[in-house]
Amino acid sequence: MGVLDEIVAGVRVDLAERQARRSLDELAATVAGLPPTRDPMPAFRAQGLAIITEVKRSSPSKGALADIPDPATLAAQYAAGGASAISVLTERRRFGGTLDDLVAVRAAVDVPVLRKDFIVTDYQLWEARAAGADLALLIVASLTDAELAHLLGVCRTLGLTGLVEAHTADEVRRALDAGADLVGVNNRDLQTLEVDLHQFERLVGLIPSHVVKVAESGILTTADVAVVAQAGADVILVGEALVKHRDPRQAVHDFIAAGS
Ligand SMILES: O=P(O)(O)OC[C@@H](O)[C@@H](O)c1c[nH]c2ccccc12
Repeated sequence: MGVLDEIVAGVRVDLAERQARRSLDELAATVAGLPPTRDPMPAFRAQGLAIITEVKRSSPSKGALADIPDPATLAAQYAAGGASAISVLTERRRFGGTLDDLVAVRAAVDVPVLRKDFIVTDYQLWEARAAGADLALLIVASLTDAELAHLLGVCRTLGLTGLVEAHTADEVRRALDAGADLVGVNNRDLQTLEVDLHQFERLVGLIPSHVVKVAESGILTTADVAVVAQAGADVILVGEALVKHRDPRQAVHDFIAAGS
């Protein structure tokens, strides 16, 4: 069993507990009272490099990354630096996140917010929407073709933008076949946790021009930003480098400048 399978197994246990406490009907009632979601696609498609900045406390590869007592404050700094969207890790066991972090971030910023988790059921998408998410991550490696197509459909119904994540050529093909119009190439292999910044470059040519391309993971410096931007990234997704930076607002600003 690879790391991804282990994480998903833990996610399913936590999910069953939450489902026992709160029914899908209750979530649906909450969702029915919400304003529409924020659409990230215009900013992603605009001229210049866009950045999704991540609130990430720890990771399976590196352990604790940063003490983030107040995710809302960090998110406000990201937004002030020019982030087009903010990703919030909501997985508890390996990443130290919760849906409460997402609620706090959503209230603190005007930009769209991504639920970054290991989504394998409809319930998690309803939960994401109820907590205020505007986007949801779908990881191709943890889903069958039928599940991926189904969950993308649920995203559309809920007004969520699906970010469909691939790491191999076959996964990119599967993302496109499912109808994704926002595709992320994760430079990190979630089964081994190995990072290769050049994975984005290798796969980006498989993605047609009308699809928005996101380069994810392992982007640590402005030189790294330039590498993926020159390879054709419309958007970059950055966590570690920003949560560890002493001035996240400035770091976001510098990353955008390096890619434009
Ligand atoms: O911290 P980094 O290397 O900048 O990576 C951010 C983001 O890409 C990474 O957290 C990520 C990408 N895809 C994921 C799927 C699940 C959990 C985490 C991720």
